[in-house]
Amino acid sequence: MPPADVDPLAAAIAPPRDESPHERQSRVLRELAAKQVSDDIDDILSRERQQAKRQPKPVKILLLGQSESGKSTTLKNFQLMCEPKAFRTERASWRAIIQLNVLRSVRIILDAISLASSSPDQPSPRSSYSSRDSLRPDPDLLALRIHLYPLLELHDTLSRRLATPDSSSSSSSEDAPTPSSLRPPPLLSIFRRRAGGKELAVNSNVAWKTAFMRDGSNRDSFSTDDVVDWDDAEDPGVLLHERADDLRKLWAHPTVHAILDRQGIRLQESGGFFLDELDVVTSQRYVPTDDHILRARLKTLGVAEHRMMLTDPNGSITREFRIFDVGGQRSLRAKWAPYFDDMNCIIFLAPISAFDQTLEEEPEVNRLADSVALWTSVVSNKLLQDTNFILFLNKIDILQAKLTSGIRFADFVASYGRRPNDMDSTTRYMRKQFVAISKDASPVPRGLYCHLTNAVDTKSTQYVLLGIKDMLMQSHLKQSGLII
Ligand SMILES: Nc1nc2c(ncn2[C@@H]2O[C@H](COP(=O)(O)OP(=O)(O)OP(=O)(O)O)[C@@H](O)[C@H]2O)c(=O)[nH]1
Ligand SMILES: [Mg+2]
Repeated sequence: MPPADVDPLAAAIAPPRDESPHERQSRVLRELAAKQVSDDIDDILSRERQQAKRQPKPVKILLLGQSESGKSTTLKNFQLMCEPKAFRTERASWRAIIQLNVLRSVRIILDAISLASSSPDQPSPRSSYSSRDSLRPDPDLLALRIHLYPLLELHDTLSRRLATPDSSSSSSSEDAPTPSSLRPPPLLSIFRRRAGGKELAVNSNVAWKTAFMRDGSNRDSFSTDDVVDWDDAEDPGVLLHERADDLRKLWAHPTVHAILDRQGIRLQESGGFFLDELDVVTSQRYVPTDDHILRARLKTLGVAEHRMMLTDPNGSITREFRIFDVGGQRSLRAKWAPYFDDMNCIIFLAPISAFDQTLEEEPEVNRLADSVALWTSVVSNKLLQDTNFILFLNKIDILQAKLTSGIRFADFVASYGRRPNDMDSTTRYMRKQFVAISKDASPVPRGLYCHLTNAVDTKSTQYVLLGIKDMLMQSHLKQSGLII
């Protein structure tokens, strides 16, 4: 034990007692050099702090809504509108996701066939097929199933290729992410294979995109030829092209549609549905169009922050926009709150076509009821009382298709009563409900912009987004005192 009056720290850093003059000189030189490095670092940090103070604050937009509401699709529209070149350099990566989407549809169909051949016919309540019809697969269909089995393996291989090495063991993809102010832009990408061949998810929209770029390719290249390795024998496109005929036969087979219908599976209304375009997506040198990229489905797990520089309507002032895209699944919603602070705008997406569907994560919860509950909790949040709210009643194209096919809105929303089962009346009803909740539940009175959207229709969505961008830019410039 040192005596009480001896400072242990001073003793630890004191020069050695038996130091020679030569040793002393080199120690002093070393200390001077270390101090110089430390002073330089302080200088850099101080200059960076000053610069950050001078730069205008970025405009921050948070995309909220349940899973599959269209948040990531809205972000893609922003990118396509504001950074079309950068968006298009990612075609090669989206090509892989679309192939994965096709393979997932095949898996769902083959699983449904297996179920139909093994279990007694159990019609779903929505099935239009009579329960007396037997839907056991015929020998042709069973042969097709065997032929297509290699595609299931390809599905797994492709998923693994997209995954980072720790994806199977780590739980980090579902850990709470840190707000952007405390961390660098996202780099980590983790895909997850859900139990039972369920959907894959990614926790960043950045790093996974490099997984399918050719080694050494020019990332800024506009041409997909530069980033896809067409000679790669393991490219998923090779097997997909080889089995294209079987895929077409499978999707054209009437028993397949009857089986899916009987089991209540409606692939056409799900995200990432490409089976009606098999000729294109299985072609030898398939390159996705913008439309395909918007329709590709990849579930978000964490929070992806996307930064872009945008100019005001006169083209004279540029501001940084930061758009935050979160995972909408129930288990991920607790992680939204750290992002509520300091947001300029929230775009809330409610997929109103989902009135007859339930949540994947909680099959007893109606999806429209979940959107309404989520909207209520977001608009009543005190942290968000000064934030601009924009509501997208999304997926109106699917709503239209459902109503036209005879699905009755009132069968799922009893309060709708005897109103007409058409677009105009149902959308007006839902808009009224959402606006009323905002009025009643907001801690302070606020304006609300509400749009009926189809996020996979680039033209109409970008028109709406352009208006939002200009509105936010104006109010930001006013706040900064740059315009009055
Ligand atoms: N037909 C149609 N499809 C849409 C629309 N909006 C989004 N989709 C599709 O629905 C799927 C789900 O959309 P996402 O944008 O991935 O949903 P998300 O809200 O990001 O979902 P999570 O990441 O799970 O929270 C995608 O395949 C989209 O292409 C729409 O208005 N109409
Ligand atoms: Mg998403």
